[in-house]
Amino acid sequence: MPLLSESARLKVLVPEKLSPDGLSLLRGSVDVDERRGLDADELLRIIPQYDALLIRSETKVTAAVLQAAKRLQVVARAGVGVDNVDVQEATKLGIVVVNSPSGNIGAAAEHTIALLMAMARNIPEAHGSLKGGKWERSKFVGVEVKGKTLSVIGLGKVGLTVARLAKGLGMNVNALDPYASPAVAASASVTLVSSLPELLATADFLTIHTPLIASTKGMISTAELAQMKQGSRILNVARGGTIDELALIDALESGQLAGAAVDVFTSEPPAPDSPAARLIAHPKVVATPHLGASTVEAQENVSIDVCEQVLQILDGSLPRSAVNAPLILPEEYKTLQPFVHLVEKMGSLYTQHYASAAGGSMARNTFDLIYQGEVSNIHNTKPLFAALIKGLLAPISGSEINVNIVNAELVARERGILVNEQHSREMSDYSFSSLVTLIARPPSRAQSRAPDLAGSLRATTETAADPRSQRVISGTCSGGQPLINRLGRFETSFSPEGTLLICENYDSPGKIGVVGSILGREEVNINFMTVAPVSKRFLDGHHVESTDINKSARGDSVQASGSSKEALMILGIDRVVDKSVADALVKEGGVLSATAVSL
Ligand SMILES: NC(=O)C1=CN([C@@H]2O[C@H](COP(=O)(O)OP(=O)(O)OC[C@H]3O[C@@H](n4cnc5c(N)ncnc54)[C@H](O)[C@@H]3O)[C@@H](O)[C@H]2O)C=CC1
Ligand SMILES: O=C(O)C(=O)COP(=O)(O)O
Repeated sequence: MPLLSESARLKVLVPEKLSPDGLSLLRGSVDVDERRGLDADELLRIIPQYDALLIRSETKVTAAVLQAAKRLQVVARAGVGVDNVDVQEATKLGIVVVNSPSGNIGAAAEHTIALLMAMARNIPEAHGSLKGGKWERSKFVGVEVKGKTLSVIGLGKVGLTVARLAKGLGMNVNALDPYASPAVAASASVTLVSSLPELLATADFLTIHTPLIASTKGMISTAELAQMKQGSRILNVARGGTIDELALIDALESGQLAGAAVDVFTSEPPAPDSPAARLIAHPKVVATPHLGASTVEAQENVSIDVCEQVLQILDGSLPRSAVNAPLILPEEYKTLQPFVHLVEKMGSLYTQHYASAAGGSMARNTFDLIYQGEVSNIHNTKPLFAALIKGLLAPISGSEINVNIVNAELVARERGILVNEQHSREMSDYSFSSLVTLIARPPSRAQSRAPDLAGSLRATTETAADPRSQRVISGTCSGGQPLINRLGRFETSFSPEGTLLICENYDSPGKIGVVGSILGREEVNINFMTVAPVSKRFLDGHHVESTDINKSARGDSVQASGSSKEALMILGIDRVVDKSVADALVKEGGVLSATAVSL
């Protein structure tokens, strides 16, 4: 119901500097309070009066702020990163969070190039020396960038723009990004590499353009810096915390790195004596105070973008860039919601178990999404498609991922993800009333085949030639809750919730005990465990066979073909673990592979 026409004027709080171009759009219909320099306590005290909050990177929108807000409908971030907003709490409270995903891309990319050149030619130091009355020429001999290699981590919107600009400077550009589209990379003449060591070894300059999320926090530390060429240089215009600041200082001190250019820090503004403050003071560092988005043009763009969205939300319509927008309309909610939840979990499981674990393999960005049984009667599958894209991308994009029914197709296209949706009323003789199957295929075959169910079954049969390479996940909803019943060639039954360790192993006596004792040593509690055997019918390429599924649901063993005693051990654990725990299970526990996934 439109709210802007109601008699009481709605109130918008703006605690940071926002361009007036957007704010003037708001002033016609709502009261705008610009209150710069509010401290955390003042924000908590006054937030109950406001219907919308407009911020940039300085305001910390914590759970406490959101809970104190009595009538807040929207938090609008005039920029990209929403790591200063507790998006999960906002979602819980039904507060929409919007951002401006493209308004400042050009500004951030140009700032990166400005820092690259400033660092290569010692411009800040030379400028300071000359202004100080000196004429020092030999002290400030620089290096050229032409012909050098720029290595980019995160080939998203900013990373790709930086890459294109660097090509214009005559640089060779390599990039690492598990979800970059190979076609988009090729169109920008960027070479995609598949591992971080490969990227680091080739870099004369390394630049980071990822969000700050669990997988990117501290991704460049002592070990990674040691893999770079001696005398190489590094840039960070993304987020403080992706590079370990103390490790960076050490690498500059030892001469391993010749320089660093940094716009973003772990504490902003840097606390005195903090690692960020020490980094800024280092003579080999060119530093700017988070200026990546600070151009007149970018600030106009992002301000207009988010103010328009605030008006849309206050008027009861769907915003174009909601970070946490509802995926479904209320009338469709009951039927669709359990499957939306299931498909999002399947996408997230795919990325964490298959794509990320394989070092970010980009080989499979083409998916069949097959609806069988009752779920095949759903005609509006847009929410399911959007849920899949969101699930696939969220583990690598963090909470700022913006996928909803409005933009899912665009996001998928930008990332080069192809999805063939197929409906089949036939369930063979499965005992579930609905089944959703996700099959990832290498792009070449997908592109040459028509997207029909028969095609997808053929794909399963074809990949069955090498069952180890099958990337198939099937799931259903039982009592409204998602349940995964197939992972690759393994037949299973587990709820995709919480943190799971998925270990592939030879089913031999004592294995569970060894794994249990390694986890005990790491102070990880096991909440539940299930063993999933290889299913003969998956090896044979047959999709369904009711007797086997019944057996599996009862927990009986389904005998693997031939002599294979491989099985999947799925452990539900009580906390998020880092990669070292999965590595220890392989090295010390003798399991064939282990991945930790958070669902
Ligand atoms: N300094 C500043 O003022 C500004 C900073 N930014 C920051 O720049 C960053 C990038 O922004 P956009 O390009 O707009 O985001 P984006 O979402 O378009 O791109 C991020 C890319 O990082 C990739 N990625 C995620 N995890 C990865 C990993 N572990 N390894 C390799 N790649 C990974 C994703 O696949 C994606 O392609 C964000 O953190 C944003 O907040 C953006 C604008 C201004
Ligand atoms: O858009 C982003 O992610 C930025 O980092 C820009 O931050 P700012 O709006 O300049 O505080």
